[in-house]
Amino acid sequence: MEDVREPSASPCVGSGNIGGENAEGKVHPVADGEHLSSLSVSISAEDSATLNMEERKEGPSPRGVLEGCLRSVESETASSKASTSDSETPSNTRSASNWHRFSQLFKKGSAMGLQTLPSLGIRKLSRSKSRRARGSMIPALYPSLDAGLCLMKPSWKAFSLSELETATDNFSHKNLIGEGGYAEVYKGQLQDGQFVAIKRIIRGTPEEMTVDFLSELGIIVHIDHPNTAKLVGYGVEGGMHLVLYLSPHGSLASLLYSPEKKLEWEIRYKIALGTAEGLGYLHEGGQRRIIHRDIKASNILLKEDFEPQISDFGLAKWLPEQCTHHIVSGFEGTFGYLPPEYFLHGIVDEKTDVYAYGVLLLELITGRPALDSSQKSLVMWAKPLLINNSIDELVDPRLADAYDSEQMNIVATVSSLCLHQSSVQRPRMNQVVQVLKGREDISTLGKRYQKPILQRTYSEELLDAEEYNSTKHLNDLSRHMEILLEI
Ligand SMILES: Nc1ncnc2c1ncn2[C@@H]1O[C@H](COP(=O)(O)OP(=O)(O)OP(=O)(O)O)[C@@H](O)[C@H]1O
Repeated sequence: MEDVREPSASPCVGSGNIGGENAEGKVHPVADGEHLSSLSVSISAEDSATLNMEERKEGPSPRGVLEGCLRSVESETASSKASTSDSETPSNTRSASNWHRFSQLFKKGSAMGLQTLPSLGIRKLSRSKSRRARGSMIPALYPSLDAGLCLMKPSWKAFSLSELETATDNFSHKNLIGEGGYAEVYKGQLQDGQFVAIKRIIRGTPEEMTVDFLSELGIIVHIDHPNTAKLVGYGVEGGMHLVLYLSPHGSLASLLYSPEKKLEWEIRYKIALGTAEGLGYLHEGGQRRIIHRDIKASNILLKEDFEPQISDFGLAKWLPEQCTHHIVSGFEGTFGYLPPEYFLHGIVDEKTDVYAYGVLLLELITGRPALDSSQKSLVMWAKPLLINNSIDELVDPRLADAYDSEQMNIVATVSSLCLHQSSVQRPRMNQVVQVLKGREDISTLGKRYQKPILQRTYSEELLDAEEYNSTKHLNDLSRHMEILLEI
């Protein structure tokens, strides 16, 4: 089986995250040890020892993208000096050396500027708690961070606070177009007339905000695909801001769940395909395997022509080639989109995104959210209908008969495969792309994934060892939700 990775390859073990949960049903850890240590915060000897220990066992941590990136770029830069490989483009080399210089500046800057941050005890606060302190903890940013950031990608513009205020009419409420767990997003117009979305990170402790901001930049600087969000620039005066190209239709969630709007089937299909292409690129298209870890309708933005763009890389993770998967010990991500191996063992790999994509397809088919207002899971409701092939009962009533039934069957079958309880029996995103483009038959893909699996993943072994079945998975899903949402 081509998608199965060697079970003997080692997992990358994550640090113990202490999760919190916010109003959107999203659970996040606080900043992890690796990052805190990398920021040279003034800490006790005991804390420092703990952090060093975590740093040693940690692969690229959920919040450690930046440092991981810096380390890798440093080593890539070193190896590129020794090699004359054709694959190293001049721009890659430039970007690598910029990262190196940025790393030096950032380390210097962080050592100077973050001395005043609260002690490590604060990392035990959940995001939901720190959220109550919104607005009160915007850190004073150190000038060298700004100097370092402009080295990351010279085409990114550094915006002053007054430029951002002018663009958004002083962050006027009328320009507020989105709100997430960490940030408010404002529509803005730059001096040259260009419309942008300005994401202002406002929630969390100073460390969390810095880590969110740098994590997202650390991923965005390395990706370039028509189906991933693009950055115009950033601003670090008076808070942390990402300046993104504006997606005029907002997010898929804002369109799909609006009672006034009806999203045509052709557009839904286009969104399904584009999102699959974007994910296929993240998983297999670049130098590194990138796991997004927070695929959901509100993180799929829609361009003028409804081409989808995967956004919000705050939780994204790089997975080294030699690791089968990564293990985290706290919950991160969004309820309604998390696969069973994640609930049980904290296992993160490409199939984490594949499962979330399966949920997204269900949302496109049904027009229902992953979790409804009473926290009922869409997967729990839809799985029996998928198993019985009762597609008519699944389809969004707003579509009536206005859809291509062959496409609908394909999307329903792909969703079913992606939602397989066993991660190894979920397809790879690039295989999904082939099916949605009509280049591979859905029945061939279905058969391939229903064959007995000879090579098994670590998560498969664990799930089987516990005789984990789909009923138990569904029970676990509701149990976890009940506990964490305190129902
Ligand atoms: N480039 C953009 N164009 C238009 N709207 C956007 C853009 N970026 C973000 N938004 C809107 O703002 C919302 C919140 O953005 P985003 O998901 O990046 O914030 P967040 O705080 O990281 O959220 P999360 O809780 O998912 O982590 C999105 O769902 C979307 O509606």
